[in-house]
Amino acid sequence: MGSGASEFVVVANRLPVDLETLPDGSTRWKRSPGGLVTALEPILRGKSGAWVGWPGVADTDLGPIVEDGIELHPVRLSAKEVADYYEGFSNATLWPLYHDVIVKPVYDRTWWDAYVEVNRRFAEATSKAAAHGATVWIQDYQLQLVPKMLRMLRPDLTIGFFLHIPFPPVELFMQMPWRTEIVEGLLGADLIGFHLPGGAQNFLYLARRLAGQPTSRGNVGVRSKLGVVQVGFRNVRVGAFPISIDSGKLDELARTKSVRDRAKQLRKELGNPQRIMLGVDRLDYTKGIDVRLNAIRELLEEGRIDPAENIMVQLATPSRERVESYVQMRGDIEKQVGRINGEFGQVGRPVVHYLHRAIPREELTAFFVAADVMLVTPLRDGMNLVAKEYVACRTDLGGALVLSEFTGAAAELRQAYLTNPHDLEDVKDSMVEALTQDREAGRRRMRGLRRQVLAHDVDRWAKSFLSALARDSVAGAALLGDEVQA
Ligand SMILES: O=P(O)(O)OC[C@H]1O[C@H](O[C@H]2O[C@H](CO)[C@@H](O)[C@H](O)[C@H]2O)[C@H](O)[C@@H](O)[C@@H]1O
Ligand SMILES: Cc1cn([C@@H]2O[C@H](COP(=O)(O)OP(=O)(O)O)[C@@H](O)[C@H]2O)c(=O)[nH]c1=O
Repeated sequence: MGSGASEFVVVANRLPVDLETLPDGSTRWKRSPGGLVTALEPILRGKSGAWVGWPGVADTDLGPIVEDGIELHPVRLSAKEVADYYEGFSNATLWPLYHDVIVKPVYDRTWWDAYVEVNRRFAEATSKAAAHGATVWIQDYQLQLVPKMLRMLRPDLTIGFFLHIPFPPVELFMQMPWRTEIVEGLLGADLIGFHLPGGAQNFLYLARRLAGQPTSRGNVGVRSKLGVVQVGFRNVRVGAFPISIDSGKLDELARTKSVRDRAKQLRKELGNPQRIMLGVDRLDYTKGIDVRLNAIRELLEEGRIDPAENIMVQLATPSRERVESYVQMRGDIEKQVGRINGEFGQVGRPVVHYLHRAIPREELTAFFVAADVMLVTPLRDGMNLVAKEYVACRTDLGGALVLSEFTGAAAELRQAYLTNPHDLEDVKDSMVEALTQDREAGRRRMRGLRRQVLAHDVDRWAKSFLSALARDSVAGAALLGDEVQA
């Protein structure tokens, strides 16, 4: 297989933009949903590299194109592959399994076959895009077989892999019928990154147990003390690199007059309530949107919050709309919203304002600036960039963050109102605490949160991963002083 021209290649299921067909039949590119794109787009633009990914629609043949300064290499998926590889194996098998089986994973052999086939196509497309000796950074659970496949095609490449979702506990991962293939697929990389040390440690255990490879035994640190798996003559390193956002840029945007004016206007449009609570999520069952709605309904029923003074805005981007569990969840959430408004709203004054569409960046920033309490209540979430974005936007030190302990972000944002989303009383108490916080105490919390988010931005995330990847694997392991044991 011949090599391409790019010295740095990002490989992800989706391109940073989706191809959209308009009613008149013309097409345009629009930003893809989710935090992976939010995080990686600024990094790649700064490095003038290439991005290999799916353009978001089936059966589309496109050659390489340059969009907004990034060279895009679209990978074609047929409608059947979208159903079997993306909606099926990626989002009805791996996604629920890796998110603590909140819904039951489906194990289907034809989906697995499609996953293998599509991973092979991504490996081939990457091989064509990457220059000799290039660095390739593969992203996420949809592409766990690509590291091994790509190494076989192109042993000259330096290969990194980053998992954006939680890596599950061993007992859950062992359910997976193709567990050994997945672990061996990942071991094709030189460096495997997770958000948290726990994920890295789960992986090390599985590399010993399933792939039979000797590994280091010491604890993995955050951006330090990498673990090592010995695969023949290669050392595969394993580490924790918590992802972040372009916090400086968001801080700047939140300070602009247009955003501040829009925040004031939003408040007015919402009827100038005393307190605005905000939820911002892809419409996903992992995000605990139902949890916060249940909490609000019970607080209203118990008279602990006044519907005339406290309102909630829930912004929900459509997501994976043909996967059965998502269809069902959307119905449940919309029923909950209707029930709360039916029981506690007034004509022209709903308690919950619900938008089911993607909100553009600047408008979203105005919502963050306007919101008194940000509700982030996932049952499980790899990181949750929204929590960090809210903090970056609170340049006035105002606002309060209610944050689930089951997000990756909770490991860093310790001054948030941390809550257990499985304990409804705890969620309700945290919400009331946040709604009624003393102004000075709130400012102290927000100052601490902002210090963390502004110092640990997405640039630092990418640099820490890529500089660990650049270190020679044998020398790197020795430098880190981590012993390799069978
Ligand atoms: O591509 P989709 O199926 O529409 O899904 C969107 C993305 O969702 C997931 O995002 C994760 O990555 C974030 C950044 O690391 C992280 O903060 C969040 O906790 C994760 O859920 C998914 O992992 C991506 O692959 C999708 O593109
Ligand atoms: C609802 C909504 C969100 N965004 C942006 O999307 C990402 C979401 O990232 P996060 O890590 O929190 O979670 P997932 O990756 O989706 O699992 C964040 O950057 C939001 O600002 C958006 O741009 N527009 C929206 O309507």
